Amino acid sequence: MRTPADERLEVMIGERDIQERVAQLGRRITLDYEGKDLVLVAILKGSFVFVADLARAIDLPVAVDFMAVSSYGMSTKSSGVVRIVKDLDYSLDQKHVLVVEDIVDTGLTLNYIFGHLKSRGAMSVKICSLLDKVGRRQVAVPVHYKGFEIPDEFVVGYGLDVEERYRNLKDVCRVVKI
Ligand SMILES: O=P(O)(O)OC[C@H]1O[C@H](OP(=O)(O)OP(=O)(O)O)[C@H](O)[C@@H]1O
Ligand SMILES: Nc1nc2[nH]cnc2c(=O)[nH]1
Repeated sequence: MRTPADERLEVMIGERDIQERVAQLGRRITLDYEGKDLVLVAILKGSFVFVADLARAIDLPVAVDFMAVSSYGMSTKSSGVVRIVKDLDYSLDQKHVLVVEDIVDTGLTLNYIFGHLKSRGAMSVKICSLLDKVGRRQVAVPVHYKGFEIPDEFVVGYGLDVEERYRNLKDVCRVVKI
């Protein structure tokens, strides 16, 4: 992909590895949720690419719903207080929920979402994240289905952005300033 003159992209996880892992996750989730009413709850915006591929790798008639959250201001970002900017369209009553994220970093976002969704009548709530920066965790969250553990480096692509750019990359990449 064309980049600004002062930066280049370095592939951390290539498209083929991502697709292979997503297919494996899809097979596991298909086995685990057979006969259950499953809804994938994707957290916008970063998870839009992952959930599109994951949903098609699951051989069950899943529902897909979306939620968007934002931290309450920069100064309180580390407090883990999260505001729901876009709520789900459908009730979770009698549903099994799989939260789909692109990345878990400090864990603050998912910690809030996990607790919140558990209080909304779902039969079960589990988490699936493509990437996990384990070394950055501030609060423990159970990542039941995980694509890749990655080191503490800023990455873009496959849904992840820097200032809204690069979400459409097929690979997960580092941005290197030249
Ligand atoms: O574990 P945490 O430290 O809470 O970080 C993880 C969150 O950060 C990213 O979202 P971001 O705020 O970049 O929004 P976006 O998905 O809209 O790009 C990612 O999609 C997670 O939601
Ligand atoms: N785009 C992007 N968002 C993040 N949020 C937490 N870690 C990351 C990262 O490495 N890249």
